[in-house]
Amino acid sequence: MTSPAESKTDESRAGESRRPMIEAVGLSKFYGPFAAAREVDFSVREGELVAFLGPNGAGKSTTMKMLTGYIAPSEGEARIAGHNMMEDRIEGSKHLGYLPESGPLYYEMTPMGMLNFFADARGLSKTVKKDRIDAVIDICDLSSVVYKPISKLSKGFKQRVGMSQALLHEPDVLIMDEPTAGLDPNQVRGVRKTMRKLSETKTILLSTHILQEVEAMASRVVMINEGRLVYDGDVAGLRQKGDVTLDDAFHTLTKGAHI
Ligand SMILES: Nc1ncnc2c1ncn2[C@@H]1O[C@H](COP(=O)(O)OP(=O)(O)OP(=O)(O)O)[C@@H](O)[C@H]1O
Repeated sequence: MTSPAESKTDESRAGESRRPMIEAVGLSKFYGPFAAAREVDFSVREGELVAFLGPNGAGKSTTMKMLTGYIAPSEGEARIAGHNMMEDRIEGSKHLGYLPESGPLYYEMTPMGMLNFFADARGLSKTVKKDRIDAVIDICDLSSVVYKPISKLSKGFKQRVGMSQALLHEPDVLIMDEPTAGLDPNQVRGVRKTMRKLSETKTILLSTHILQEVEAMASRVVMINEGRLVYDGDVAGLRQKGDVTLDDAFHTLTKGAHI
């Protein structure tokens, strides 16, 4: 594994003074004898957009579910904005917007109906609710579809509706599990545009196995393979001796797993 120290740039060293907003501290998850994640350690500092890479089945979703407090780690600790997500989940969740792999969408509702529903569930007051719904519709470019049933929307719009829901309470940390999976190139462009806008003000961990996504969006990469961390550093440092492209680097670090 390339040591994080070897791949650090001046920029990443300067970033070390910012506080960690997402922390995986020795996170493991066992299903019987099988380890879906094993002693995963990394952190994402305020303002960073970090890509979480790995082949299918590497343990990305499992790690993200532990980070968000959705499942309990077998070992280790997950912290959001300094809050332990097992002991202090409510406080941590105030800072966190989570877009799971298959977002929580209510297909018979319209985006407007769903946003109202989630705003009420979160206890937003009437005025705050209107302001926040207007804001997320704007950020996620949903104005043309707010009154259409979610079931009738394209995949790209569905994904942006999922994002809008995750942004409703104005979280400063976003964890997104493969937000562009299964989208066509135009839809990918739309979702990336939204994410770029979000990255100006938020700390983001974004899982993907699309390497162009990493080059297009991220300042740093955390990579896992078979549940273990295999790389933590900047995009340039990902390429090891002999690797010409990011595809080569991915193949080297994951030993061509699941290919
Ligand atoms: N509830 C579970 N019980 C048993 N095994 C599980 C469970 N959840 C996940 N796994 C296994 O853990 C491993 C990691 O799965 P995970 O979904 O975290 O991978 P991933 O990197 O997100 O993959 P993908 O890119 O395909 O979404 C896989 O082998 C998966 O089958």
